[in-house]
Amino acid sequence: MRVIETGLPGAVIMETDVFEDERGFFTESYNEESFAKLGITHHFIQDNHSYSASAGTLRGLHYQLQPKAQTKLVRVLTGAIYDVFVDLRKDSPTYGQWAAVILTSRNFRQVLIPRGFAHGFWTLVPHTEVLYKVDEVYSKEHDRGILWNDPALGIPWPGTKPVLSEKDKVHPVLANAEFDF
Ligand SMILES: Cc1cn([C@H]2C[C@H](O)[C@@H](COP(=O)(O)OP(=O)(O)O[C@H]3O[C@H](C)C(=O)[C@H](O)[C@H]3O)O2)c(=O)[nH]c1=O
Repeated sequence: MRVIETGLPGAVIMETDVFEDERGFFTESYNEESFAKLGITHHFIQDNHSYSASAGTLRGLHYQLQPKAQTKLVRVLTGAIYDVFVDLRKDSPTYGQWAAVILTSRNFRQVLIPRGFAHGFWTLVPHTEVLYKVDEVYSKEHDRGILWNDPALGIPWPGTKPVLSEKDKVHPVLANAEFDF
């Protein structure tokens, strides 16, 4: 298993070992002990699974306020995503910076996104399913977002007209967002 730094402290890309044979493949997508050896010792308490029918669906950029902030361990079961995470931690040397990684069902990459980050993704193919672990439960009251195409972030999304939820059309830009990390 390999860990790849993203340049944003605490956010890392994991590549798990894959065993292929004539039937297909096997990989341990999560192993508490081997992940802990790489510093991932979070106590994940919830699995999230989303399906997006269309390519060009954008979910994000979301986060939960304290004390319901979540660490996320994100992977793709089917399809492919352009995954983006933004550092909202005021005392971080990379505050306001973002990083992106392409996760697919066949590159066996996952991304660990610490508490204090906004997260979102753009689906690159139809029928994309994303599965991610979180270490804090969902709380509608603490759910917040920043605008996906905030000019101050300048995220080079794969397109300009995504499929969006009504909620994701009206988030504030980073400069006007509420967060407490
Ligand atoms: C996140 C979540 C949502 N819900 C309910 C709330 C809504 O009735 C429905 C859809 O929620 P939402 O539109 O917020 O789903 P996404 O747009 O995929 O949100 C996710 O998008 C980005 C990629 C994230 O990183 C977050 O985990 C999450 O905010 O599921 C739950 O019941 N539990 C949950 O944990």
